[in-house]
Amino acid sequence: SKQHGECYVGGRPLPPGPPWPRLPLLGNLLYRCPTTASLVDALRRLHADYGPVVTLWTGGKPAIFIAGRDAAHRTLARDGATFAHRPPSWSFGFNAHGVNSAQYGGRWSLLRRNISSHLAGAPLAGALQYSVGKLVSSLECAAAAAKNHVVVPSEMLRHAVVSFFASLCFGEGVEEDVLRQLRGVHAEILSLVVELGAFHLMPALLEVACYFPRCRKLSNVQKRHRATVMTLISARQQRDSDGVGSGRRRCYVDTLLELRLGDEEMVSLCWEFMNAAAKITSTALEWIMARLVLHQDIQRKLQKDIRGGEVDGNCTADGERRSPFLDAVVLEALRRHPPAHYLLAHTTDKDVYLDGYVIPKGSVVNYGVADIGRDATSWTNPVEFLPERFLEGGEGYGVSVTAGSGSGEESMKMMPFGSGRRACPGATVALTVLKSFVEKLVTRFEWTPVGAVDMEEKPGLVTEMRTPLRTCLVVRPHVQPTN
Ligand code: HEM
Repeated sequence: SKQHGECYVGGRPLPPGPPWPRLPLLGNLLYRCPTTASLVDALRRLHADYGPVVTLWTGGKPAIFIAGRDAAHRTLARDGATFAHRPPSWSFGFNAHGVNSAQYGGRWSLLRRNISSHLAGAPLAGALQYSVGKLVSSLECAAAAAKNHVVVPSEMLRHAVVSFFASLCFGEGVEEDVLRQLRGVHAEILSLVVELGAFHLMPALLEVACYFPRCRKLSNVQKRHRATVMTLISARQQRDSDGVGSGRRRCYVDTLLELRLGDEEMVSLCWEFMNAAAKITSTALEWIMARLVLHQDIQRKLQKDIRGGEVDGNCTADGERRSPFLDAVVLEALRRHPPAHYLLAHTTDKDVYLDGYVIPKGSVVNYGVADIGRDATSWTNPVEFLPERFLEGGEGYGVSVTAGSGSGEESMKMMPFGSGRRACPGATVALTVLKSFVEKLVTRFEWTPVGAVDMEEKPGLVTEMRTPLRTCLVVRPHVQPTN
């Protein structure tokens, strides 16, 4: 096999990589992959040439990409503590105090336990019903007003998901105009983020050079973000001191206030909560709906399965209806279209030996989430959309979405939420949200295609649909339209 033979640590070579010239301050990654989109293509070719673990260089640092289920399991799950570190971050102020950017240690552990227990205990049903209900009404209006009922629902889907997470974060009753303001500043901040920098794949010198001309804009929009979020936090604090809040549902901000964090920390954690949750979950939702538009047979089967559950009264202990096919559709969509094609950057606190190679301490380590979910050694016809594989007896039945340290590498067949200690703390809530939204959208409307459905991807920090979904929406005859 080809090998980039010059680099050894402790007598072992680094994982193989291309013999592209490695420039002193730049490395070799940027020169072939100046954008996230080109990185995805370059990595696909490199994995085909060099195998599931490859090395590129970002500045003087190795960036190691793992696209095999076995190597992913041995690092993230079996050697979890070693791989739970994050590279030190510049962050330019907007994400300085997040859980994701926290160094593996006491503060991370405290904040992570806080978000996890908030999400585990949050009563979701009321907020879900409200957001889904509003979404259904706006879709009904849009379809009624549109020629031939043709709508592009992405914006409405996004807004509903944001409004749901806003109520989890800031409490119920965030005004529509505040929500829009918040979405506006979020979008502005995201448009100023240098994506390769966010993946820690940009040499420090270049990252500074990229951010320098954006500095003023960024600091400006951050001030507006801070002002909006602080108003929401103060309102919550005020209600507490007025005693209005007793007995009400706790929101994420309440937990941050109880931890007595500083304003900067709270603003940063709210940014992370909204940002980690809303865009990625609504992107997943759009992929699912696109698949249901594309495969009318699957949509019909799903609708029947959900209605069957209603008729049989097939419920879980907490009264939720159970539709195994709905679970299967959501899992298959996350396997085939994971909204995060890579994890956030990991690093190690020591040299790690893997298959005769070394992953040196301090390297950037990342994982090909989409490659792992589409691996032909794990899945039959991996590019096909076949929810049935997740039903009892299928090859995906029982596969965990965040394979933990106790499970075998078999269960690493997909990792849309990452795996190990840094795995997404929002996975369970995200699955609940996706299922509730899809259930309501499919029982309320018939979703049919308008021309060809373009399933091409637009790679980025979150991989969205290149062309937003267009669909003809008709209210199903057996349900009463809302007013
Ligand atoms: C479909 C929806 C979602 C997907 C696909 C997703 C995926 C991910 C992925 C891939 C990571 C990186 C894991 C790693 O670096 O190893 C992550 C981290 C994280 N996610 Fe999610 N996520 C989703 C929803 C959510 C939600 C709803 C929340 C919170 C409300 C959330 C909060 C976080 C946080 C705080 C981290 C950082 C964890 C840490 O560094 O310890 N995510 N997520």
